[in-house]
Amino acid sequence: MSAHPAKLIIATRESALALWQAHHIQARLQALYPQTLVEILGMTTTGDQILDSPLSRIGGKGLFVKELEQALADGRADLAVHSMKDVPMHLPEGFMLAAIGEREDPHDAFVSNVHARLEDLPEGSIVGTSSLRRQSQLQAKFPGLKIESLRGNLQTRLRKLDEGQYAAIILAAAGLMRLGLEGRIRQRIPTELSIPAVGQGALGIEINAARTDLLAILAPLNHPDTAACVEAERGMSRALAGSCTVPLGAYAEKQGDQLHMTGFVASVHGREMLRESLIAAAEAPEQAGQALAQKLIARGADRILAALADGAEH
Ligand SMILES: NCc1[nH]cc(CCC(=O)O)c1CC(=O)O
Repeated sequence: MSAHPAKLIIATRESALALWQAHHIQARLQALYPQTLVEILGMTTTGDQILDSPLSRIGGKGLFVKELEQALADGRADLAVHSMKDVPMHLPEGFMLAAIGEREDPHDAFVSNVHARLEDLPEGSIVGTSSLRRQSQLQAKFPGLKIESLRGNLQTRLRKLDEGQYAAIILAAAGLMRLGLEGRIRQRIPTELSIPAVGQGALGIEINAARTDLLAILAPLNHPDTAACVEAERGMSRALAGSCTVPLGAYAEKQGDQLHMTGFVASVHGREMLRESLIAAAEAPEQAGQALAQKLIARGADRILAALADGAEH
């Protein structure tokens, strides 16, 4: 049992979802270390301020974590809580993930005030999402749907749906559940129709890599099975140089001592869609992810990624 620290400060973004996640980790730490003062430091990030351009155009996920990392670097905070989905594939030098928490619902959620299932949308329906991953998978399966951009925090996106701008929108089930909005979920979209984002549904705790004193303190928050799955998914994404500017997804589940993984890479409009699966030893998750990437590359993933880099389909 590690010594109780006198105080732990959690840096977080100030969206309702981020605050929920920070308070969740605060409560877990408080239960583990009743003598410790666990505080929240709320921060606004560049990503929160730029709400009108698709994420893929404004430089990606790093925008949501940079200010939090600054607070870790200069000692204003001890840990930062992130949705693993928003954590870049390569952390900047000097930072590390100390724990990955147990995964909640990893699925994408279909949200609509009219229709019960994605499959029920009539041709020509407008679906809101700004995720290239969601867009490419929707277009590949349902080429008659019209995809339109949808940004903002969860409440903003739901408001835009309720105002009637979209027939349906796609959100992460986990985010809705955390905010008590599970009732808005009409359908948990099966992974056959939408493979989730790498890390979707799991929380990660980032620290300053120099703070090795925190590792034992945070270790009880780590969920090894989730960590293996998320590391495998990130391994695939890294091997494909993935970021949120690339339509790709991966999902791993642990069964016994094996990982069952599925991943895809697509062109933006889903005209090309490569999907592969594998079963690999859970003790080497990063390698499992790399092996899945190799299967995709063998079928031409590199060519799709190179075309994306050229902006061929933008
Ligand atoms: N991109 C924002 C974001 N980051 C994490 C979640 C959901 C929670 C999670 O996946 O852990 C969401 C909202 C969404 O995609 O609907």
